[in-house]
Amino acid sequence: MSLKGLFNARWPGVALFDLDGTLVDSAPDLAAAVDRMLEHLGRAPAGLDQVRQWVGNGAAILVRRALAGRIDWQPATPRDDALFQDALAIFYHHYGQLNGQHARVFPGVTDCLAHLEAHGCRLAVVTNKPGPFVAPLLERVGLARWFELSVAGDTLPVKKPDPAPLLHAMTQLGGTRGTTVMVGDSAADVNAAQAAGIPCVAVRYGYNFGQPVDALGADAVVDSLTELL
Ligand SMILES: O=C(O)COP(=O)(O)O
Ligand SMILES: [Mg+2]
Repeated sequence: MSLKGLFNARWPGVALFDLDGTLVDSAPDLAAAVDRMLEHLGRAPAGLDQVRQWVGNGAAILVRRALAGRIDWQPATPRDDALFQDALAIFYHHYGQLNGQHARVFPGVTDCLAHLEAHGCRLAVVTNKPGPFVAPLLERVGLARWFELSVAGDTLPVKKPDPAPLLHAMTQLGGTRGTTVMVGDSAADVNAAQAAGIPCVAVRYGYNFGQPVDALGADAVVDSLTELL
């Protein structure tokens, strides 16, 4: 489907935005928090390039990946699980302090949000980031004013790629499958949108890892959200 096909007469509608890697470059703060956690546990830091590839499935999986030093972590033994619980608490502590410090809104985001709002589109964030970090980040980077609703990684019992968070946000904002679009950066976003039965735009500049963004199956792929205008 072309971008024109997505953004046609069905608007104004509802637009659902992924947060990390789509609206905000939050990886520097996430990486700093991961590295402080690893340091606390007496381990070598992972660094920004590595951590950027581990973001997208929520904080718990980020910590699992950091402990394993790889993206495809294996199910834990009980001993690993005790370490994981400690590590997660340490990560939460540090990320609570660092969240938003070096995070930046990606180019084109604000223009896109302003344009959609001006056309009567209702906007929500649908993220796998844990709830306590979402509002502070949106406030700190100046994006809070655009969004009527945030659905976080722990708002519902399931997170993306489950379609439920998208459908929840869509329903809350009075959208339908024919008038709602998801905008994200990773397989979790595209797969959730497909399972929800709503079209998805993917951005190339985010944190997707593994297959190329163009191969995820999104309805449109863009280099900047200004391409949606
Ligand atoms: O917390 C994460 O892993 C990513 O969050 P996102 O869904 O906003 O990309
Ligand atoms: Mg993302």
